[in-house]
Amino acid sequence: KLTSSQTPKLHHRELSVDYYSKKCPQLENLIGSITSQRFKQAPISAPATIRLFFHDCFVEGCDGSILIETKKGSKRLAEREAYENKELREEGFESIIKAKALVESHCPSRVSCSDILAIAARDFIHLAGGPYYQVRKGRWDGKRSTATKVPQNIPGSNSTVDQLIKLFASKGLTVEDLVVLSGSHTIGFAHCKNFIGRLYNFKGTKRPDPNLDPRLLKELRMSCPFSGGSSGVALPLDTTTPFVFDNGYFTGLGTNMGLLGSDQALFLDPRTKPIVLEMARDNKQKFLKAFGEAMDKMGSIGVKRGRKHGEIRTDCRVFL
Ligand code: HEM
Ligand SMILES: [Ca+2]
Ligand SMILES: [Ca+2]
Repeated sequence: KLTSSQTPKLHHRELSVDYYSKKCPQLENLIGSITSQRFKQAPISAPATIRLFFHDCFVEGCDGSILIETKKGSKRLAEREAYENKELREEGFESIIKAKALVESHCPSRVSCSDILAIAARDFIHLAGGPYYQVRKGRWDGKRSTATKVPQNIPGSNSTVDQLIKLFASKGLTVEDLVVLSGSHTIGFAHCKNFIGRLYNFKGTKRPDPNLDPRLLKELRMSCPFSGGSSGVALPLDTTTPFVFDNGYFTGLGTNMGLLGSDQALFLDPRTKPIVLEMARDNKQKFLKAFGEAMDKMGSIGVKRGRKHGEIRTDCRVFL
């Protein structure tokens, strides 16, 4: 029988809250000084960074692979260059680059970009009015970033609930996690092309989506005309409070105010509707608590540890 010290290393993937307590004790304050400054100067950094973290974790795990820039002249495109990542805002990347620079000046080569991204995302959620949860750390940065790995791992605005459930399950996330994490759409914006089909030609019917509030439809059509010219326009995912991290997104789904087809679908499917209703109920504490827990779960997808699979980058945009 093995004693605990002889037990094979089964826990090499475990993350811990106090991972940097010796390596970089002031880490969260350093990152916090950047995130709070960025939130004041450019509040759009909040949704931008939260989405960045999601797109990192779903491709190759939470390993900072999304932050890598394609080498000049190289044909091997990095994840950032994939179609699904084209609308990730510059403000998210910039927040991480700024935080990394400050962290490097105090704790050189000791803190991974993936941990910085996880902490910054939490900070922005809290700054926007969402929950403050402890971030477990100890992720190493990955050594691969390949654009062709992205499409099958990042859902689209026309994904069905079935596809969403399967994708999230493949990452170890439940149907409840799917609904709760979609609550991130309580802040931020979407470009016309991601919902224009619902406005003019829903599933080839040449009619609008019947599950879209008529008044909202009228407004959306004004901002997103049928033909072109609207590529730069982005509209709130949560029509009520696009800058506040509350449960407005879920109450909106109940009144056909969801912007993306994939969002409204969560209210139409019997597997997800009860969870939406629960999150929409009177006080938002239920959602906020569930959200912190689901983010912790998402933040541990495919975590790498050690030199064989990982590295601690000094510049988040380039491999060591
Ligand atoms: C469930 C499947 C999901 C789908 C189909 C989806 C799809 C999308 C789409 C199409 C946009 C608009 C992008 C644009 O037009 O610029 C968007 C925005 C956003 N998504 Fe998701 N998403 C999903 C889940 C998530 C999750 C799990 C998170 C975070 C944990 C997240 C965070 C965000 C944020 C914060 C924005 C706003 C970004 C900004 O304003 O810059 N999404 N999402
Ligand atoms: Ca990744
Ligand atoms: Ca909101």
